[in-house]
Amino acid sequence: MHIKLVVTDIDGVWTDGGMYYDNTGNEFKKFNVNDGAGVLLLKKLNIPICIITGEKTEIVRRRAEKLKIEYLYQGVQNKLSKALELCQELGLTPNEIAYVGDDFNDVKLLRQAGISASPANAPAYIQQEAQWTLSKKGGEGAFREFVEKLLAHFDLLDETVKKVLDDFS
Ligand SMILES: O=C(O)[C@@]1(O)C[C@@H](O)[C@@H](O)[C@@H]([C@H](O)COP(=O)(O)O)O1
Ligand SMILES: [Mg+2]
Repeated sequence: MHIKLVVTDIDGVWTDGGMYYDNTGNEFKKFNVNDGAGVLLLKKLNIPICIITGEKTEIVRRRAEKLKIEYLYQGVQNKLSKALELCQELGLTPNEIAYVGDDFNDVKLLRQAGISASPANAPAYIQQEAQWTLSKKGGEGAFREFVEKLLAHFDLLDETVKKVLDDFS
């Protein structure tokens, strides 16, 4: 397949968009273990993953570290510029990246990526900007669905799942 890098948004894709605040300055997000398996499928194919989020939290740093996500950019205002910078560093064209995002700050990148998707909970006017609309909402395993759909699109899903199953056998 021509996709060499998978780039993803966080809030509203890996989460349901919820940002839990307590009275003492703590903030919480809830992730879905299903998305971790999406990362596993891409690792099996040696396709690196890049997180680009407008937020900046220790929460996402820890999640990315746990899943050994190759590239993490937080507090990003212009996601397209950041993705293009990384493309240049890696010698890729935007057509070689797949992107999933859910809101206004994702639109420029959704338009430029070779393959793009938004989750089921994204507003209709954002979904219109992406090639695929996922059946899952953010926080419900939307990233894993995106990865599976991507691999299925290039007829790589069955063999990749089989390899991962073998690893666990
Ligand atoms: O409601 C928010 O907190 C907000 O809207 C504020 C924006 O300035 C921006 O930080 C946005 C954030 O980009 C969402 O995070 P992402 O979806 O992972 O990029 O969150
Ligand atoms: Mg988002």
